[in-house]
Amino acid sequence: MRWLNDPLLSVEHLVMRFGGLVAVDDLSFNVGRSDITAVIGPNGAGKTTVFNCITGFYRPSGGALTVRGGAQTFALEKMPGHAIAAKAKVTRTFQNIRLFAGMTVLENLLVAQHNPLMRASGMSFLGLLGIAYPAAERAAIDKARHWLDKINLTSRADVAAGELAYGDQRRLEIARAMCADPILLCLDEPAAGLNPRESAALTDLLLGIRETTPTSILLIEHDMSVVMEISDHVIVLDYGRKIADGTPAQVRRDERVIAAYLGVEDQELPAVVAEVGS
Ligand SMILES: Nc1ncnc2c1ncn2[C@@H]1O[C@H](COP(=O)(O)OP(=O)(O)OP(=O)(O)O)[C@@H](O)[C@H]1O
Repeated sequence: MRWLNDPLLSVEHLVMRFGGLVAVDDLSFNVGRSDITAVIGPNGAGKTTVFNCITGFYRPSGGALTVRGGAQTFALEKMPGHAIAAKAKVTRTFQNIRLFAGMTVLENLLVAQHNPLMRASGMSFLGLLGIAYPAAERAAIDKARHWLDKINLTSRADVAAGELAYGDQRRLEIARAMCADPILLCLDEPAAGLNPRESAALTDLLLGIRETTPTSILLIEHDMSVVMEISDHVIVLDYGRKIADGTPAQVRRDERVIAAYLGVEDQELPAVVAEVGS
């Protein structure tokens, strides 16, 4: 269990308050290096708020968020969002698609590599002489083509991103995030709105990222078939608190999880658990 033996991210006693509302309440969990970790829970459980704290969109009211990169450790709760992406290498996608709809598919993947290109062009001596830039540009195009191939969109490289089918746009967003070489990729409901064929393409892509790259994946997902198929580790939230944490098989059998999802009263639980387990 890598989340215990080799944690990439440790969330410790995270609290997020909005006025009098406690959206995340003393939450602790680990994300294992190279794992696919899912955060699940009923509507309003606090999943997106946790993501917003990890990726710097919210400053937590309390607690610690520690990422252990190679030789470096980052305290995300103290870092601005842009540094979390650029320095700690934690990137994300959103519930609603945020591609540059008017740019081509390829351009969307090149913009994601803006930082290395900028460094190579204006911010170094070789770049000023025009020596480093072409090499950096070639490397950026190679990387974009690599991810285009992974998402089966090579033939659509020059099409405007907004013209792609919904499922293709979802996978392009993930490819764009991967072009920044994240150590942790946070995906907010990547399977939402996908048909079964698109959903299968998504799970292939995510399993491929786990197998062929060092990137760990943390996802929020309502589609339980996707969660159970691809996750190494599942964390279940309800009312801002963790109610279960384990392998998919462990959480599937957990009485508190069943109760939270079905909205069952305590006294009805044994009967429901017997029914679900049968
Ligand atoms: N910016 C905000 N200001 C005030 N309350 C908020 C804010 N963001 C979230 N909340 C509240 O915090 C709680 C948790 O919301 P959150 O969106 O994190 O849940 P969720 O588990 O992601 O839900 P869903 O599955 O519906 O997306 C909810 O009660 C929500 O209304």
